[in-house]
Amino acid sequence: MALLTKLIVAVIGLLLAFYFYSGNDAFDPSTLKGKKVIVTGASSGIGEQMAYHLAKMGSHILITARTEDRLKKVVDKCVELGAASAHYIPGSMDNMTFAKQVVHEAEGLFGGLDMLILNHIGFTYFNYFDGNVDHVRDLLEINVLSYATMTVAALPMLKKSGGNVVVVSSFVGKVGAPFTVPYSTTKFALDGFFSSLRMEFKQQNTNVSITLCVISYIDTDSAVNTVAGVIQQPAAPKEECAFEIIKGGALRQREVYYQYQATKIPLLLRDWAPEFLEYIMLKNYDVTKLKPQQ
Ligand SMILES: NC(=O)C1=CN([C@@H]2O[C@H](COP(=O)(O)OP(=O)(O)OC[C@H]3O[C@@H](n4cnc5c(N)ncnc54)[C@H](OP(=O)(O)O)[C@@H]3O)[C@@H](O)[C@H]2O)C=CC1
Ligand SMILES: CC(C)CCC[C@@H](C)[C@H]1CC[C@H]2[C@@H]3C(=O)C=C4C[C@@H](O)CC[C@]4(C)[C@H]3CC[C@]12C
Repeated sequence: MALLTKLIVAVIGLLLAFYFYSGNDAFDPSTLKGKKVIVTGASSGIGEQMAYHLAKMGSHILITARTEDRLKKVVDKCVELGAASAHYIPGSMDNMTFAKQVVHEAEGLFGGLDMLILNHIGFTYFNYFDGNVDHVRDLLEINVLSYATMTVAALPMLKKSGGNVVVVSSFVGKVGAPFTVPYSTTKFALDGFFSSLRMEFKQQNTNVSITLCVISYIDTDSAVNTVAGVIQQPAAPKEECAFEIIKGGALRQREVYYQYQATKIPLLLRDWAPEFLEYIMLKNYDVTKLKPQQ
């Protein structure tokens, strides 16, 4: 009996070790050398940091966002850092014609595509839901439909290269949270679209990986300015976050959790102790610090 207990403990230990550590150290950044990559929302924040990492790894990069002068600065820095080539195309992702155009631009510039990193988000407020459903619809266009549009347009190239789609989502794309009603709606929608598509790819032996990134609070200017004071949890570094997203995509992981302890661990409670998770999350909010809606 004692032997059986020891055996069970050993097997559980091995399973846990495999679960937590498998694939973690297998990432070789040089595998990104010469790869053709699109990064959306790369004029600032996590997207900008992803462009710099890819540049250091020697990739061909096409970045996009609305603000041309910022994109130009990011491209210049990418060239300095060692990108195989770096280009930008300015435009807004509320326009699906533009979303397709970005993919066609990559085809023209690179003659193919290895990785599509979908990262941009439209502006939203951080406050009680104001009842404006039109804003939810507009945000769905930018945060979800443009992602779907770009994926569909890029699929022929990604099938050829056996490439990766990387979707930047959020902790609030897995669990609801106060002051994020329109935003959280769009991130949940990404999970439905891309997790279903991933399974269809498996059924059809389509060699394109889909990585959904579940991200906690990150120290980008826009996030810190928006939630400063209200969220008690410290913000994690955008540079490391950007690296972990690229790594997860390159390793063809189904999901990336960053920071692990602020996403995967609380998510263990989601289905089994949802009220306890809500209690922990609400404790993390200081509503007295809420800024008036902009
Ligand atoms: N920061 C955080 O705490 C967290 C962030 N995330 C996710 O990480 C990703 C990046 O976030 P973060 O770096 O903080 O965001 P930023 O606000 O720093 O960057 C957003 C990017 O999207 C671009 N953008 C905004 N509106 C549009 C538009 N209409 N069309 C095209 N591009 C647009 C912006 O450039 P421009 O204005 O020039 O168009 C910018 O390049 C997002 O998907 C976000 O949901 C997830 C969890 C937490
Ligand atoms: C276990 C819990 C304590 C975790 C709670 C974490 C919550 C509060 C964290 C996790 C993800 C975070 C949001 C996010 O994903 C992206 C954005 C967009 C940005 O432009 C403005 C800020 C915003 C809304 C973040 C706000 C704070 C959120 C909800």
